[in-house]
Amino acid sequence: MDNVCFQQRLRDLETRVRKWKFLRLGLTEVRLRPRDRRSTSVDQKHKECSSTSSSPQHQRPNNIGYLTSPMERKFTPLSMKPSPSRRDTEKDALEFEYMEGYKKSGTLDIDGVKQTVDPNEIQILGLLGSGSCGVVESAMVRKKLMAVKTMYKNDNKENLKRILRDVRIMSLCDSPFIVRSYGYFMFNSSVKICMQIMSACCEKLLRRIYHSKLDFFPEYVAGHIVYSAISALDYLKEKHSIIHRDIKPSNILFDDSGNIKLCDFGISGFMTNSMSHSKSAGCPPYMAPERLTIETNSKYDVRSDVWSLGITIYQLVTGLYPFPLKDLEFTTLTIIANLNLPSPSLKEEKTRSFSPLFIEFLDFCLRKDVRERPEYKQLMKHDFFLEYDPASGDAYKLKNINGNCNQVAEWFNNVIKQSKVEDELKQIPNTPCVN
Ligand SMILES: Nc1ncnc2c1ncn2[C@@H]1O[C@H](COP(=O)(O)OP(=O)(O)OP(=O)(O)O)[C@@H](O)[C@H]1O
Repeated sequence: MDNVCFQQRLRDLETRVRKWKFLRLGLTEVRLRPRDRRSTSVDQKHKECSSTSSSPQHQRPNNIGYLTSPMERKFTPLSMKPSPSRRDTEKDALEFEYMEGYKKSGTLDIDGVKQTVDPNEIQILGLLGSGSCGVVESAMVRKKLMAVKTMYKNDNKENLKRILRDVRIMSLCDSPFIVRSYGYFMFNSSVKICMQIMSACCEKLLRRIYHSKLDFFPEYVAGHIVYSAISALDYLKEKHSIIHRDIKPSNILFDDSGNIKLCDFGISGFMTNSMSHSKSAGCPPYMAPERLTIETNSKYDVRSDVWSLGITIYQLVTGLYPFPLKDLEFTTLTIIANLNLPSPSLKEEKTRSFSPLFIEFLDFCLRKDVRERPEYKQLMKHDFFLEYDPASGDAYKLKNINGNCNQVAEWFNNVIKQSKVEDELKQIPNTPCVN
């Protein structure tokens, strides 16, 4: 790439980072003041359920979660901006979809039994986490323990899109590697998705590990994460033409039995001809180089999620986000986007040793040039993946014979036992800040 072209791309990138900041702050302000929301034209099917509303301490202060939260990106050149009437039509369509959603509101499928549930039956037990769009709480509903994600609706079209996508995609999915949805409740100004409860996300585990000075994620746990995440992503692509677009440690969850599942489809997209065309969404520190460059960001494929998974895995096994974050995020994104700078590699890791297969696998995922980065089907043929694939291989069978099949559960429960829950809220140096 010649210097002039690269300089131009840097300037584009800088402009976009500024817009991210601006839009992020705008969105946060709206979200943090749910009572200020303007009323909508949607008829209220259910009254907002006071016993299930989140308390003020569940609202996130607006100076955190900045770098890892999905941010809206709209860079349509002025001449291509849709006319106001077209924008309104799109908003109307979203409002219509929201109203249509009311029809299934309150119908939960709990252990194979469809039942109509009143929102007052949701008994909130405690906070599990919070994201840029709402909070996730543990709750008891008809004697079933579940996670309930509450997202607040406001006048912002992107916010509405995000809520509808999360509801729609969660209802569509039926995979052992994706958190299951039991159903949802729609209100005038919020939505509650009831889902399978998990024990902890990778982000929280990493924080507990770091502050208790335990060893970071072992290679075999990373192998199981890779197997589960790629199986989930391949399922989304093949069965529903969906690209996740927000792979990061907080969206990969563990349960006590060692199952690993993906969650959070708020910024996922539907693909046409295997390409995503949306300009919105993403979490900058985990975004692939091609998504950070102006000429390719509006057209990319699932290999962008392969990069995000690679960065996530690198972070889990080393305890470090692989790019410097102490500086402004603009510098970080510039380093990621510059194809002339090397990708992170476990080859350089001095403190822990990893198998050559694992190092090679991660190097494939972290190829900066998207044309050289493999798709899921190629990764699924790699020996590192096959080692963790129960359908594939001798290596996996051998592990089972040796009684190691529940190694992940054992590791997970040991981490929980040896670390403190309060550490889940403490930061780790040079790691993107989440919720
Ligand atoms: N089904 C679940 N069971 C247990 N905990 C969950 C579940 N779903 C989400 N969580 C927890 O809640 C946190 C917030 O989830 P959510 O999907 O709202 O946001 P996020 O991905 O962390 O952030 P953002 O929405 O900004 O990307 C997760 O990081 C996780 O720790």
